[in-house]
Amino acid sequence: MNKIRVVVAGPRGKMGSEALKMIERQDDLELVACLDHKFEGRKINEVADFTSLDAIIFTDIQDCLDNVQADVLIDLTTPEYGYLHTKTAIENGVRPVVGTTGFTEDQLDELTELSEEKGIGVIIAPNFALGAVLMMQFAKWAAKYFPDVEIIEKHHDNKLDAPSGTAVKTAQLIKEVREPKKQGHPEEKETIEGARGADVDGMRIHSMRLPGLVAHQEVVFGAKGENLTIKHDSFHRESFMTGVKLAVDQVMKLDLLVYGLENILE
Ligand SMILES: NC(=O)C1=CN([C@@H]2O[C@H](COP(=O)(O)OP(=O)(O)OC[C@H]3O[C@@H](n4cnc5c(N)ncnc54)[C@H](OP(=O)(O)O)[C@@H]3O)[C@@H](O)[C@H]2O)C=CC1
Ligand SMILES: O=C(O)C1=N[C@H](C(=O)O)C[C@H](O)C1
Repeated sequence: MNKIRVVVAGPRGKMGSEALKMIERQDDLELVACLDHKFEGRKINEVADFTSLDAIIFTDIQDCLDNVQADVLIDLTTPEYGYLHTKTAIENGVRPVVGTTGFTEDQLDELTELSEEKGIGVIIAPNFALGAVLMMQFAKWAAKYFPDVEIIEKHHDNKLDAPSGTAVKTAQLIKEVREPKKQGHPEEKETIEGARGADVDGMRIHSMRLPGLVAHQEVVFGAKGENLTIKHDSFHRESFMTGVKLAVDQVMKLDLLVYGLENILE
């Protein structure tokens, strides 16, 4: 069996460490290198005690891809470096599986064009948890009947981007089926800036950041005399790993960019 050769960017992080544990459990995946911003040339098991994998750490993506034969890059870093890594991987014929959130629409458009031009598969998934993917699909369905909707996302306080990638994706999916609509009183005024949250096409996104939280979202629909709430909670980052493995397998069969795990679920 030919194993899929994987590079993990962000291997010591909360998600990266789970990805390494997932790779360790799979017979068909091989960790061939790690990409970090420190510990150049060290082995990952020398600097992280949660893994026995002994892949070498690189701190420069081009150097890494010049020296290692890789099929897939799993990126779980920061918006700035995630974008750079994804672009460089495509340019080098390595397929990115990207969990990193916070990319702009322009960056997503550029990566989409580049993947098409190079014929390289890319999967960018704002949320790899299957329950979260279903939550987004259920929300899209409900929005057909309930156009008044607010999204409340709650995350740990180390998160860099707000709103979350999941909330942005949920709003995009809802936008596909909902007429643009300004919600609340037509003359409402914020007496404290930001009180009504971020505005996407008239619907609102509220972002909470607190210690103790992992990743949680509620999509609340309102209509006369009733409310519908669709809610998902990730209590542990293991919840994302089924989706990461699925994306690694599927990206090998793609020659374009797919945004959202729902597009590869059967
Ligand atoms: N799609 C999904 O399902 C999910 C996506 N995410 C997203 O994944 C990303 C990572 O999240 P999380 O693991 O919680 O964050 P962490 O901060 O725990 O991990 C990020 C890791 O990346 C490292 N890093 C920083 N800069 C670089 C660089 N230039 N090259 C390589 N590594 C670098 C950090 O190192 P150091 O700590 O030294 O700074 C850290 O170890 C975020 O964008 C988050 O939103 C998170 C959960 C689920
Ligand atoms: O930073 C996180 O933790 C998460 N980020 C992703 C997002 O921005 O939606 C996915 C999940 O919510 C966890």
